[in-house]
Amino acid sequence: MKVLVTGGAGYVGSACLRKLLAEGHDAIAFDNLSEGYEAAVPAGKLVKGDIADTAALAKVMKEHGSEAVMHFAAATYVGESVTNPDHHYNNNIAGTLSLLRAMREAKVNRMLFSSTCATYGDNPVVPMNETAAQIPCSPYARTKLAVEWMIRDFAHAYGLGFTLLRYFNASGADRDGEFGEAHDPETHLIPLLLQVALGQRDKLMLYGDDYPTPDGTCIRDYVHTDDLAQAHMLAIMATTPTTAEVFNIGTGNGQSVKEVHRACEEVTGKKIPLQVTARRPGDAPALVADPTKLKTQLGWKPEFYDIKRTVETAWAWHQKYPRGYADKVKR
Ligand SMILES: NC(=O)c1ccc[n+]([C@@H]2O[C@H](COP(=O)([O-])OP(=O)(O)OC[C@H]3O[C@@H](n4cnc5c(N)ncnc54)[C@H](O)[C@@H]3O)[C@@H](O)[C@H]2O)c1
Ligand SMILES: O=c1ccn([C@@H]2O[C@H](COP(=O)(O)OP(=O)(O)O[C@H]3O[C@H](CO)[C@@H](O)[C@H](O)[C@H]3O)[C@@H](O)[C@H]2O)c(=O)[nH]1
Repeated sequence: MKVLVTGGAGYVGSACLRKLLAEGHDAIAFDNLSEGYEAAVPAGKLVKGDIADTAALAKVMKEHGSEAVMHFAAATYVGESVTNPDHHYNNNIAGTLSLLRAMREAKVNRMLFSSTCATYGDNPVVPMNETAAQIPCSPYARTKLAVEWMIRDFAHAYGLGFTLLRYFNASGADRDGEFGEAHDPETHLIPLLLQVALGQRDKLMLYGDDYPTPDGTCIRDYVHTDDLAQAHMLAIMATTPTTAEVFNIGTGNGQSVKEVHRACEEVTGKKIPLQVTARRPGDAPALVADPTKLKTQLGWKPEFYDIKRTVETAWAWHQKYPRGYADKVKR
């Protein structure tokens, strides 16, 4: 299949792009490199551009003959969305509107969208399945929920097959330790803990230990990027021009911040100092997937259930490339 991958130079998008190519699909990334890395994309497969540029997107899709879009490009930091909602509403909502217009122009009528468990937000019932109430508690999550509705409305009015994929927390690195998580500035829990283990930071600031969870710290469901990529392959093949679907992608196992910290200490064999500080505005207390639908309907078989195995893959990447893609480019 010919697939355009917006945000295909980013953490999850590049993992899916590489998987598409490995499985013989004709995929290209469309990315403005605001967060992603050229070195994460196989040679010749990156088109540099901004999703706000409807004409450029339509041109690329026509020239490529794209049959489907995987839409990853977005502003993704929960904490940043509280202090800079303008960027999130503009990039995520206006950006997706531009993409949907370009898809109509280029007559591309199949789409996967990277939504998030953060749309369940303050829903206190875990694990959550796809019918759980969506109660987003950050501007980021509200933009993702708004885009879910925008896609549904466009599909209804203009014809579009779509699958909304609500990922839980993407984590880990590929098996060879060649591609992993690298954001600048880094805000994600596992890479930050591993940067402390590497001696690049003094300690981890733990955002709040007074949540209504067993140890007081936030609970998340950390799903490996290989398993996310496998889910995308299954979803893209199942998405026809009339599909209207939604799936959670998560392991079903929740880990508290303290449990992830312990796993990182065990895997690295290093002491990782913590300092408890105030809650980070926008953080939901607990987000854990019920992934039954993805398993039964699409046959998804995740390989990573144990947080330590996932952290081991991330640790291999961080040790090999301590400064992420900056080190990779040098080699
Ligand atoms: N990482 C997670 O845990 C997680 C969980 C749930 C959902 N998601 C969603 O998955 C998607 C990918 O997340 P990620 O962690 O890989 O983030 P990322 O920042 O690594 O990747 C996003 C990519 O989009 C690109 N981009 C951003 N704005 C763009 C624009 N206007 N035009 C073109 N390219 C643009 C960036 O350069 C980057 O390469 C996002 O939509 C995110 O909201 C991620
Ligand atoms: O320095 C830090 C960083 C994080 N955390 C905590 O660790 C947990 C995970 O945080 P993080 O790794 O930043 O992920 P999320 O905020 O959960 O957001 C990620 O996961 C979401 C799904 O939950 C996606 O939608 C987002 O795009 C993605 O950035 C949260 O409880 C944070 O409060 C800390 O205590 N200290």
